[in-house]
Amino acid sequence: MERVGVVGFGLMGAGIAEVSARAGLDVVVVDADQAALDRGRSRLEASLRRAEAKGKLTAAEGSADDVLARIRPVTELDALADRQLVVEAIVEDEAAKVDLFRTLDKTLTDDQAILASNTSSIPIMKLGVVTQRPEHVLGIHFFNPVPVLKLVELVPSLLTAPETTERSRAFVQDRLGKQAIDCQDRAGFVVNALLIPFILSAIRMYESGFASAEDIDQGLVLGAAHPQGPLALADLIGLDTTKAVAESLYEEFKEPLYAAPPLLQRMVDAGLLGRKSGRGFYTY
Ligand SMILES: CC(=O)CC(=O)SCCNC(=O)CCNC(=O)[C@H](O)C(C)(C)COP(=O)(O)OP(=O)(O)OC[C@H]1O[C@@H](n2cnc3c(N)ncnc32)[C@H](O)[C@@H]1OP(=O)(O)O
Ligand SMILES: NC(=O)C1=CN([C@@H]2O[C@H](COP(=O)(O)OP(=O)(O)OC[C@H]3O[C@@H](n4cnc5c(N)ncnc54)[C@H](O)[C@@H]3O)[C@@H](O)[C@H]2O)C=CC1
Repeated sequence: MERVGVVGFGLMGAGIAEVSARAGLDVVVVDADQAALDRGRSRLEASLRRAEAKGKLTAAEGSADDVLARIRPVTELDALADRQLVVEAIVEDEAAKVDLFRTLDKTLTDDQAILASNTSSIPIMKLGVVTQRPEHVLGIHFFNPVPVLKLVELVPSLLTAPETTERSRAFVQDRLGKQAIDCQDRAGFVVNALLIPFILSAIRMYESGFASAEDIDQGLVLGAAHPQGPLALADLIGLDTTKAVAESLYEEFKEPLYAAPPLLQRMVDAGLLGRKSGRGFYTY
């Protein structure tokens, strides 16, 4: 695996492009327009400059400029034609992902190329079946912030070839230095099926006036050794993404614990999306 592609240059796409380029891979990143590419590039560059200033870039990775030189941001999906692996990281919207998978399937010229989704919650089968290569489609789910968190969930669908999963495992573990866990193809996989109801419970607690956002978060940081509290974490993930993940989980399992609380819905309607919009449960 030497030539990879990433579609979506948002929070996650920038992180996936960064760790791939730091591993020496040739990376093409696609987003819908130039403004999104510029935002993605600024985020990625800030992360790399910070790593460089802290002396965290290894000799093999090279300087921040060396890493940036391995990344080509473009707006045209055609630039992905020669990729051996493409990781889709666009918005958590099933219809948008289905459309994109249909197109990517026709764009990739290598019929062995792997088409992966970084989806947080959408069943992989829904994406595999719209392609002519469901055996080469799977979930490769990274965690935010990608340069920091070690985990990747590997999610084969019922139609994914075992060889696709093993090539993907080699990519994330041997090339990127991540640790993979294996998940069945059901909404939310392992981590989000557990984490999202926890975050939703914290939002309900706050919504009911039971405690302040600060006290809820401090409770979990100081009392349960979480690196940050659930409301700060929702702001980090993005409230739009948190809501979309809750909706996929609810659609799959119909359990009230996955239902997005009204406050979360209103905040998303209001454009209060967390860190990425400057305001969520906190102001940034
Ligand atoms: C929704 C999904 O589908 C799945 C998901 O991803 S769910 C979300 C999962 N993520 C989490 O649970 C994150 C939990 N939070 C954390 O791990 C930490 O609070 C945090 C890493 C975000 C910030 O940590 P912190 O100690 O408060 O801040 P800070 O000191 O700035 O950062 C710690 C380290 O991470 C690095 N870091 C923080 N944010 C970073 C970013 N966006 N990019 C790159 N590096 C980053 C810092 O450079 C720092 O590195 P050093 O220790 O080498 O100096
Ligand atoms: N935010 C998080 O903590 C995590 C998110 N994820 C998943 O990763 C994916 C991306 O999430 P984020 O990066 O947070 O979202 P984001 O909102 O930061 O970025 C999404 C990007 O996709 C672009 N985009 C949208 N439609 C597109 C299309 N059709 N073609 C090309 N680009 C398009 C947007 O312009 C934007 O730059 C989602 O599926 C999400 O569920 C996975 C792990 C963690």
